Formats: sequence, C-alpha cells, structure tokens
Amino acid sequence: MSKLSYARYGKDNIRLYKVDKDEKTGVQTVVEQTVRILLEGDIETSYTRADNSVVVATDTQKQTCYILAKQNPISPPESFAAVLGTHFVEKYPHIHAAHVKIIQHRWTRMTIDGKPHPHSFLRDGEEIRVVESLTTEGKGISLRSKIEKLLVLKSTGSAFHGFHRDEYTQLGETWDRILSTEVEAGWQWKTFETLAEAQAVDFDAAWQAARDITLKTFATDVSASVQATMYKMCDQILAALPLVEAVDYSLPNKHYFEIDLSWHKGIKNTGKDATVFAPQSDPNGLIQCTVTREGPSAKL
Ligand SMILES: O=c1[nH]c(=O)c2[nH]c(=O)[nH]c2[nH]1
Repeated sequence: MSKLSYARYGKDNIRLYKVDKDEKTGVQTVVEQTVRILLEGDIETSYTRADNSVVVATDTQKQTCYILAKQNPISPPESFAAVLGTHFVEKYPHIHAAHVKIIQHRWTRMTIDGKPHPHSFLRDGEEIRVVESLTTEGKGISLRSKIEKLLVLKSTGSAFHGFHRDEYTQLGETWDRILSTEVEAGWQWKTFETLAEAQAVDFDAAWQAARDITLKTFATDVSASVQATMYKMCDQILAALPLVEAVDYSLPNKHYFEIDLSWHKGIKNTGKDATVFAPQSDPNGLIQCTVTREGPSAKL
C-alpha cells in the first residue's frame, strides 16, 4: 500500500510584461516578472486514479495569470501575488491553498541628457525583487518579500578579529579587510486576513526602506563581522516596518585574498600595503539569521 504524502502542481516560469501608458504626459512605465503558481487541495485522485476532473490545467492557470494581469496592477508584486492566490482559492471549491512566487526583474528608467526618459529602460544589475505568498482557504494571506542577488563590496571599514582560536585555526586576525556579499534579505509580513487588508499596505515603500537600510548599514557600519552587521540590518528593518514579523538575511562572505608578491624584487603587497587581491569564487562563508520581535506581534 502507498500513500500520496505531498501534492502541488501549477505553472512555473510564466513570463509577464505590463506597460502602463500615461496618455496625458506620454510617460510609460514597465514591469517584467516571472511567476510561479502551485495549487494544493482535493487533487489526490488526479495522481492516484488518473482523475483529471479535479485538475485546473496548468495552462488555465497561465491564462488566468494573463487575464488578472490585464485587470489588476501587477506592481507591487506582493499585491499581485495576493490577487492571484485569492483568485484560485475563491474560484475553485476543491483548491484550498495557492502558493505564488513572483520574481520582479529590474527595468530602471534611463536618464538621457540629465532627464528621465519617458519610455527607455536599462537592466542595471541582476538584483531581483521576490515575493513568496501562500493563500490558504479561511486562513488568509501569508507574504514574504525578498531582495536577492544584490552584489555589494566595501574596500575598507570591515574587520574580523577576536574569533575563537585553536589548533585548527590558520586565519589571521584583521582590522581592515574587503567585505563583499550578494545580499539575500527577506521580510515576513503579518498574516493578512483579506485581500483588501493586504492591498492597503505600501509594499513599494517597505521594499525601498529595507533596501536603503541594507545599503546604508553595509556602507557605514564599521563591521566587526558579517554576523554583527546583518543583525543591525534586521533590527532597523523591524523598527521601520511595524507590520513585518521577521527579517532574515543570508549573506555569502565573498573572500578577497591578499597576494604575497615579495618573491618579486621584494614588492610589498600585504597588510597596509596590499592593493592587488585575488577574488575567490569558492569556497565562501555563508552567514544566515532570522530576527523576530520580542513581545506581541504587530496588528493592523
Ligand atoms: O564576518 C565573518 N564571519 C565569520 O564567521 C568568518 N569566518 C571567517 O573565516 N571569516 C569570517 N568573517
């Protein structure tokens, strides 16, 4: 005897582009996303008995995504994820939960001759804005917003000393090092009971605040370690966003090694004389944390 213990299905990699045209000013605004929809519910028989009557085809899910994108704003992505999830759970009585993931790609307006261009954009980096949502029948909407692939580096203002030492330790202490990471930061919102409640939130302002705090703290903190700097980021984001219950970071420590060049005519390239470094692709440190609030969680 066997038992189906996990079943979700849906459409992944739905690529979506929407343009908003302001007829008065001629200014156009574009959004590009990659959407994943996964549904859960009374769908076991489609696996165990080839019963397709319970299957909302993944093609239907894709078509729905396009239609809802036409009928609703798709930005902020948190709001569109909530629209999509709510649709599937409300439309189909046997679908009880919808997982929606949206990746929003960067299209940043070009500045031409010092002025924002009305309809031209550039991909200024691989950074993405991500939303992971779960809409559950009778249990509301869970949203997690993320920044991913935001590559940063500071050439000084970072130290690492005082760490545990034993017979396995080779690393020297440093009071001045290069610090570089690819930021993956997430913030979990309180559960929204209704779509309207979720849509009342200014998710764009929250994303901007989280990003600004990340960059400002990275740049200005005299870093004792990745751990200490990321905790400061989490703490400030929780303070800035009252509806957020938890903030998490996952930061690779992308190492830059000093190169000893003394073998060549005694060139000084270590310690305070180090200017040429060898960037390392692997292995890398990986430092993670989640920070939550003490006391009761935020209420709308
Ligand atoms: O900020 C750091 N945290 C660590 O835990 C660590 N470990 C290491 O080798 N270098 C660093 N740097």
